[in-house]
Amino acid sequence: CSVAAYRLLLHPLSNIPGPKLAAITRLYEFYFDCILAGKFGFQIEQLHKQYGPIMRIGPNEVHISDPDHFETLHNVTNRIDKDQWYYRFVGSQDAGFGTGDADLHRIRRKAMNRFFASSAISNLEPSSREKVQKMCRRLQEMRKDGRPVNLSNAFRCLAADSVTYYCMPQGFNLLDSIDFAEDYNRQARTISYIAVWHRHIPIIFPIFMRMPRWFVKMTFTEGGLLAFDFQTDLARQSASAVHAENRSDISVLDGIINSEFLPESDKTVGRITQEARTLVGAGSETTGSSLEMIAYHVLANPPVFQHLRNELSETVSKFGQNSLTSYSTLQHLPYLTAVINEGLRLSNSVSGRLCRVDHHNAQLYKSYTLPPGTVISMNLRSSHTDPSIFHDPLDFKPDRWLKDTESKMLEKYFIPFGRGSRSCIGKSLAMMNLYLTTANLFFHFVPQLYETTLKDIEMEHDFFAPFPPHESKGLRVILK
Ligand code: HEM
Repeated sequence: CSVAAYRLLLHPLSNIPGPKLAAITRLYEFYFDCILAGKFGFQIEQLHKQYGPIMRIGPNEVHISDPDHFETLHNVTNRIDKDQWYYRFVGSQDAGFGTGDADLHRIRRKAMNRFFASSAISNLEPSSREKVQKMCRRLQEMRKDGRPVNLSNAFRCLAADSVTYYCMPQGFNLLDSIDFAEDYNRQARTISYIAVWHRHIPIIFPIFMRMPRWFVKMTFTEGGLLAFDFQTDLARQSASAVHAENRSDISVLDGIINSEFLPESDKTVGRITQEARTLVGAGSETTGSSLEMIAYHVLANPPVFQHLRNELSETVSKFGQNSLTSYSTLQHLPYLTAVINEGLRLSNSVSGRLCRVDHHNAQLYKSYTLPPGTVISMNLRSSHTDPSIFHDPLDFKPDRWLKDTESKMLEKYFIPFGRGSRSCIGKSLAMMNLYLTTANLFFHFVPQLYETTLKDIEMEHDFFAPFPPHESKGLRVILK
């Protein structure tokens, strides 16, 4: 009772509006995220309508919904940390992604930077091209059968193969699996839900990983068993990379282990497994769900599909068929770019709030002073769906990116990869895959939606990444 009274009446954040229960206890968040399965983000959205742009959503956390404030908080000069409590959800607080301390993060990120610089990603273009062509070959075979094809799974296989081929000593080769790795995609959902629980009860992940496989098989769903096998494989690959006698410098993971910037204490099997887990997790679901959103809206809007196809056909007649596999050509196609931007805006592939904390200085928001140590969170969705910036924000309208002056203004608020020192390291790789895949899919195929509505791909559960309703079968099409 005294803790509750202190938090409500005497705590430095007691003047910030918000639900009283959330100010008293984290159990408020626990209820929405764990019991209701990924609903806290939706609740925050509702609460902002009642309490305004800043509100207290935890004993020591405020959430701000104000697109103009995003860059103030997330910029390269701000020496601001990630909140350790929040980011422990993936069990990877020592990976670059989950590292709290800004200075330590800088060193860990430096060990990976050279792999994700634009020049390194250009060298990766033949490999990305080869994967997109492989996916298209598989789709061509399936077209002959006339049966529905699950594009949600196909896109996630492509993204996972791309990121594991580059980051891990051995790629996953999911594009070779008969059903586009239905299993792999199911496990991503399970592991993300476990991760949300782990945030509140941080022994869940280690207990899960220490269980004997037969026990997991007996007690968990099939998705749980697949998640277990997948995590075990990541740990096995990381261990063999750390212990390898003749290590190459080809994969990102090998590069991290060889890095001169990192102390030996950062090269343990445990930490390298954490890097592997977050790189693969951050790289596959995000690119997969962005492609899914792009493809759904293009197919659900025939004039958009026609406009895109015309642009691609003109490009092929002007520069030849190879232009479809040239990233530098595709990047300059205005309509393709507009379609991809609009898909990234609506997919919000990182749906969870981004929690930051300044341990050294007070932060200001309007008339409020947030003392050092306050967790300040914001999400990407509130910028991307603000009707005063993006008119008819829930509609897929590539044309909004075609008007020069409007598009310049929109770019300021377009933040699918975050901003500042903690922004996405894999942006260039992701963009290359989005361009190559979208162009080739819509040039070579005329897919028709099959028993798929927006409900099948829209976020119903926010596990940091967005997931549709459990019963959704994903984006399915008949290929013509
Ligand atoms: C469309 C695809 C993608 C989107 C929308 C996306 C978005 C984001 C966002 C918003 C963040 C910031 C998260 C935070 O502040 O907590 C982030 C971080 C990160 N992303 Fe991505 N991402 C994508 C693809 C990728 C790919 C392909 C990789 C490659 C492996 C990757 C690796 C990472 C890593 C390692 C971080 C942590 C960066 C750090 O803290 O230094 N992402 N991403």
